[in-house]
Amino acid sequence: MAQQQHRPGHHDPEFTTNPLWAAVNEYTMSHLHPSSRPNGAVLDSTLESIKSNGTPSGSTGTVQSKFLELQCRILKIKHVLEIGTLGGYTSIRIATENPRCHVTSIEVSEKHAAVARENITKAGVADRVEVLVGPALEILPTLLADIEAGKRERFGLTYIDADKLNSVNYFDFGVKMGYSGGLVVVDNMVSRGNLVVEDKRDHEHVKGGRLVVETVGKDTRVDAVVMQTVAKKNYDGFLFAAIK
Ligand SMILES: C[S@@+](CC[C@H](N)C(=O)[O-])C[C@H]1O[C@@H](n2cnc3c(N)ncnc32)[C@H](O)[C@@H]1O
Repeated sequence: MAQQQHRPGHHDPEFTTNPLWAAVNEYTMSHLHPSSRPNGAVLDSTLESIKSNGTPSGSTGTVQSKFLELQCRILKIKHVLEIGTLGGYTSIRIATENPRCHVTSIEVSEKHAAVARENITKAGVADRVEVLVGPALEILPTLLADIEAGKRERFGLTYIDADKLNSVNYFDFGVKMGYSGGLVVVDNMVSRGNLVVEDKRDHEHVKGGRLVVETVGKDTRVDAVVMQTVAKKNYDGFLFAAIK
C-alpha cells in the first residue's frame, strides 16, 4: 500500500493550456451548459473562491465534471463518493444537477474543506453534500464498515481525484463500497500521454496511473477502459470501471 500523502492539489510543472482545446470547450459549454443555467453563477463563484482563497487550481475541468454529473443522471445514482474535494466544484455540480443525489467527499486539507463547505452552503446543497476531513486511507475503512453494517448506502459512483499513488487503493475501496452496475472513475490517468513515456515513469501521476491500469486489468470484479480527453486544461483522461 502506498504511503499516505498530504498533497494539496496536484501542480504539474509542465501544465499547458492548448488554445484550440480551450476554445472548443468554451464554445460547446456556452451552448450546452451556459452560465445562465440555475447553477451557472454558483459554479463560477466556486472557481472564483478557489482562486481568491489561494487554494490550488486543480478543480476537475468543466467538461469532465459535467460528464460525471450526466453519468449520475443516466444511471440514476443516489450516492456518490468523491476522494479529493478541493473547493467543492464537482460535488456542487453533481448535487445541483441531480436533486436526489447525495455526495460524500473526502478532503485531507482543513483549508480546502472549509472553502468547499462555504461553497456548498452557497450552492444550497449542504443538506446533500457532506465533506469528511482527513486522509482518505483513514476515512475509507470507516465508510466501508458503515456500509457493511447497513448504516450507509452503497455508492453508485466513486470518483477518485486525490493523491495519485493511492488511486489504486482508493479504487479497491470504491469497488467494495459499490454495487453491480455502479462506476468507479479515476481522474488524471493520461497526463499528456506521459502514461506511456519511458523517462516519465517516476512522475507521481504516471506511477499512480500505471499502477491503476495494471491492477485494474487483473481485477475480475470490474470491466474498465481509459478514455483519453482533451479539454481546456490539458490532454488527460479518465479510467472508467463498471462493477460487474
Ligand atoms: C485535484 S484536487 C480535487 C478536485 C475536485 N475533485 C474537483 O473536482 O473540484 C485534489 C484534492 O485532493 C486532496 N487530497 C490530496 N491527498 C489527499 C488524501 N490523502 N486524502 C484526501 N484528500 C487528499 C487535495 O488536498 C486536493 O484538494
